[in-house]
Amino acid sequence: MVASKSVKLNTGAEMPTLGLGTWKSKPGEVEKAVEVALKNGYRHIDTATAYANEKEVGDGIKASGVPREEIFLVTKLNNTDHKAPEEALKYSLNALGTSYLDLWLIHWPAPMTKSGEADKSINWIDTWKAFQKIYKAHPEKVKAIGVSNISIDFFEELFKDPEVTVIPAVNQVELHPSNVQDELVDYCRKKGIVVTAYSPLGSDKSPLLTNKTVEKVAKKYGVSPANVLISLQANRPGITVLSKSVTPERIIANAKIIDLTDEEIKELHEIENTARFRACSPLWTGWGHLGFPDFKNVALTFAK
Ligand SMILES: NC(=O)C1=CN([C@@H]2O[C@H](COP(=O)(O)OP(=O)(O)OC[C@H]3O[C@@H](n4cnc5c(N)ncnc54)[C@H](OP(=O)(O)O)[C@@H]3O)[C@@H](O)[C@H]2O)C=CC1
Repeated sequence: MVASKSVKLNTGAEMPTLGLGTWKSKPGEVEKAVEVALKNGYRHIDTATAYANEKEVGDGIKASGVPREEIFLVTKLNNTDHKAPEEALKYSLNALGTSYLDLWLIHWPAPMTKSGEADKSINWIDTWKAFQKIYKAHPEKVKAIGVSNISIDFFEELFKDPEVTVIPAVNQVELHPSNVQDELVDYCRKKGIVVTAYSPLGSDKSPLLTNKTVEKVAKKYGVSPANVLISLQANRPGITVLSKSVTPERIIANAKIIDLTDEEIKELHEIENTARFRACSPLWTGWGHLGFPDFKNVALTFAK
């Protein structure tokens, strides 16, 4: 059963530590995944308009019979919706079949045109200001607002703006042994921003699942490598973690969080970089092919 742990947001709300991720969970499979998760103790579900499954996530929530108010529901603004966040919110609420979100995130600080090119006519910081406005005007629709894929440089830009009055409740970023990001995690902690770890297993076909160190720790506790990798994030103070699966047995098994020793955490964090792209880390080269010449400095590039 899922550890009943939670983390307090800067809004005062409690965010359950473990959430079910739904990226690449397709309509036709995601309904069951959400239903199984909720029936087996998960109380935190993560989706995004970009995942094209908000309606089916909503169907899974209904099928579970778990009351809406017991669930922490997160969705994200699509890159192509930076100029029209109000309409995007309306779309997400309608698709999910809910009157409110527990957390609404800016998915990437990367506004795009409908044809998928970088949209240099808008800065994501303006989008954040629009988020603040909606949040203040409609607390009954949006309980908390946050960001995703935001590096320290980007936060520094954000906080320089005198019109920024709401500190993001959450920063959802990629965290796993090949992308530890201690500096970013410490920065967020100091600012009172909860970090949510995405891709804790290293995402699809991850070499981390067959890594010798991970397997050794899994054997010691009699759990799977996935349990070790999810627990690694859940063991970091103040962090929440999303793990994705559409396989019922994995969804249930992944919820077992184990307590790792400091030594094991250190050893797991020293695994060499084998996993995928490491978004938002210094190694991330960005979406240059889409017209973001230097993703790390995109906020500066877009400044008027
Ligand atoms: N804000 C952002 O930009 C991003 C957010 N996210 C969020 O974070 C969530 C988690 O990240 P994600 O990238 O999906 O990757 P994960 O690290 O959660 O890995 C998911 C993959 O691992 C497989 N898997 C799950 N459990 C096990 C297990 N016990 N043993 C072996 N394989 C397993 C899944 O397969 P199967 O489903 O077939 O069981 C799937 O292929 C996303 O779903 C999404 O909600 C992710 C990326 C970017």
